[in-house]
Amino acid sequence: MPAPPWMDRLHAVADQHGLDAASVARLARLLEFVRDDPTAPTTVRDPAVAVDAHIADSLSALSLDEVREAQTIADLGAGAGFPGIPLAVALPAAAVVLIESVGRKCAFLGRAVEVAGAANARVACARIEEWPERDLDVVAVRAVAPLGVLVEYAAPALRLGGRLVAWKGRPDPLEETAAAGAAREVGMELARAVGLTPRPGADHRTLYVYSKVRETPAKFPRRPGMARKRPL
Ligand SMILES: C[S@@+](CC[C@H](N)C(=O)[O-])C[C@H]1O[C@@H](n2cnc3c(N)ncnc32)[C@H](O)[C@@H]1O
Repeated sequence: MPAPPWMDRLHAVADQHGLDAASVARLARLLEFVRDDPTAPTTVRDPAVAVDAHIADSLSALSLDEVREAQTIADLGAGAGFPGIPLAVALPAAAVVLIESVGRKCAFLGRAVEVAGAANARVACARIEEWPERDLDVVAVRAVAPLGVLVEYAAPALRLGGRLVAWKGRPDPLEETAAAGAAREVGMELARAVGLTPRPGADHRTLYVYSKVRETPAKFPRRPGMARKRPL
């Protein structure tokens, strides 16, 4: 049977990032699994769309040195596994943890990690506010909360100099201003905002990179839910 047309696009995306044939095969299996598993927690299931919406978008962070060089990465609010699983496939030397609070999504994630052969990825079924590990190099997060909440979520889990990388759409000055205040309180600071177009004609994408510049005060993390309920 001839390869479906989306495989051509997957090869092109993989070439852009220097991924080998084995990685392409893993990402293809992941796309097929998201298409075929009725419990996949995403509305974007068609591989012809998901190859860009999920794979190219997740891998776009490979343009950042701190992501390519990270030894430890947490995907906060991993959902169906994006951006964490494609990053784990692309960066086999990095240990990737997929943090997700909803049990049925964690079950899906466990199967997706196996299907993708991502031996360097594991699932942590927990809220980020209760997750105990520290000293991560990178927290990666797409579509979870406003930037001000994300800096509060990420700061306690990062090492000094570690980075939060947040996938956002067009820059939003109000969201940025709110996040600047929150970042100060938790020891984080905006390093840069990188504008990307994952492919011609696609939605605008901004990767916000925050750096942990000071120790986070011991009162963080606050109780589960507080960051959203009473933003800093
Ligand atoms: C809209 S989905 C995005 C999923 C994925 N990152 C993506 O972009 O396709 C947000 C996910 O974050 C999870 N989530 C939200 N707040 C969380 C928290 N405090 N700790 C852990 N997971 C959380 C939700 O359960 C949900 O699966």
